[in-house]
Amino acid sequence: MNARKYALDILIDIEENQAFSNIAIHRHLKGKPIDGRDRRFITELVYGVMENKIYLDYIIQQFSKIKGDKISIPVMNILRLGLYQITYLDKVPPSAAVNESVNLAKKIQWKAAGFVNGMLRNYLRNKNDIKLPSYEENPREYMSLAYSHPLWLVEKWQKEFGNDFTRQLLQANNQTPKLTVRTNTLKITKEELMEELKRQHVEVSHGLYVEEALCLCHTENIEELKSFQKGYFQIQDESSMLAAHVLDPQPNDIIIDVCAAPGGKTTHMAQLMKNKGRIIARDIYEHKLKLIQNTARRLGISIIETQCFNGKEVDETLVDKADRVLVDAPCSGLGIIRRKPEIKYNKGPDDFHEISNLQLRILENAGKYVKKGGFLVYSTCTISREENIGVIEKFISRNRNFAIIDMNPLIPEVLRSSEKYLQLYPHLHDVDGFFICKLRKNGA
Ligand SMILES: C[S@@+](CC[C@H](N)C(=O)[O-])C[C@H]1O[C@@H](n2cnc3c(N)ncnc32)[C@H](O)[C@@H]1O
Repeated sequence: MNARKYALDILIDIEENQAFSNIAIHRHLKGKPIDGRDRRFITELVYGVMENKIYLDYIIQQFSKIKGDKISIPVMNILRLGLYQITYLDKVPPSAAVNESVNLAKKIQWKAAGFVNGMLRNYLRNKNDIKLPSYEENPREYMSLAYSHPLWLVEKWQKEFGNDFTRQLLQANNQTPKLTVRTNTLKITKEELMEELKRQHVEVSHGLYVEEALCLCHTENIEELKSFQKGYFQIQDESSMLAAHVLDPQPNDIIIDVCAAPGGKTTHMAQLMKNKGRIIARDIYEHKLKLIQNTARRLGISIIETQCFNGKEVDETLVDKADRVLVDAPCSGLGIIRRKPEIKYNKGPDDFHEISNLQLRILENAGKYVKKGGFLVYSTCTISREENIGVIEKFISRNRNFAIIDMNPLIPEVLRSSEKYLQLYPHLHDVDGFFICKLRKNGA
């Protein structure tokens, strides 16, 4: 099977089953005899189409004799793949993009081959005639089409952040994020890991914000590297690494991580605690607890106890027991669109009310576990106000025994501000969009 057919099957899977792109790519390619070049090409095609889908569909509308909603999902994705190659990939000659798309159509739906050929050739002849609304006159429509983000989302951000900020954010959301890893300082120093990675022909540089962070210029089969298997590092964005630093866990603490899977922050906390103390790592999904256990084993961590527990409930046995509690809440994920472009299509303007209610409920229950004088950190990988400081404000108004504390001493100087929280954005900080706020329970 050729690379484009794999990309097509993955795109159909994402659309028909609302699959996550990274998981769908992994599932379709796992164990297949595909070389590195083809794997890179397949990934580029899938992400490229997902990132630019609204723009590609706009072209299809303009050049197709058949209306978009009358075109089947497989044929629609063949057209998107062809258009993506013609529009964005210099390395693919346009004629090859058309011929390969027609071949795909012949495999999937023989009768559609003529239609695919006609539409793509029509576009090739007239592609300079594509008209977008003017940015000056109609910034929302322009940004929605040019950067392929749904109109409701552009409107939401435009209201919150203004035009220029929104435009830069949308641009950044269509770029490939860096691959960062966290040195497992329980097993190796950062300098030793850098040497080890270089010996494995991996280009490596220091992270931007966190001492133990490294950026790798090598994004494939990272988990097959010996240094990964030996537990010398964990893949993690630097924004997530900051959450554990802000919680500032100490050796011998009792920590509760109420939304812990797959365990990135739990294992980081264990590392900062020098693998001494106790971490109760909970998640609502039993199967996800295995991910935490496997990572802890690989990293040589023994202080994590996993438990399946719904954060919407209160566990009376843990009330006032924890030195520190982390709530890395389920969220809309609007900060990680670079990694999961389907998020921008799967969410809607009405989703925020329900999710922020869930976040508040989990946070309120988690607050009960904190000892007097102990700490509570709330974090999300989103940039929407109502899921972030909005949740904190409601929490404080209902839990007067908590107060936000200054986290500046715990974060690097470049990120310090007069805000009571840390909000990171991909276009400003070159990390995932991420929110962190730290609170202290009064008393003791
Ligand atoms: C943002 S992720 C956590 C990521 C994790 N802290 C890490 O660093 O790897 C949120 C997690 O919350 C879990 N979750 C969702 N609803 C929950 C609930 N009601 N109670 C507990 N966990 C929940 C999800 O299964 C998901 O694993």
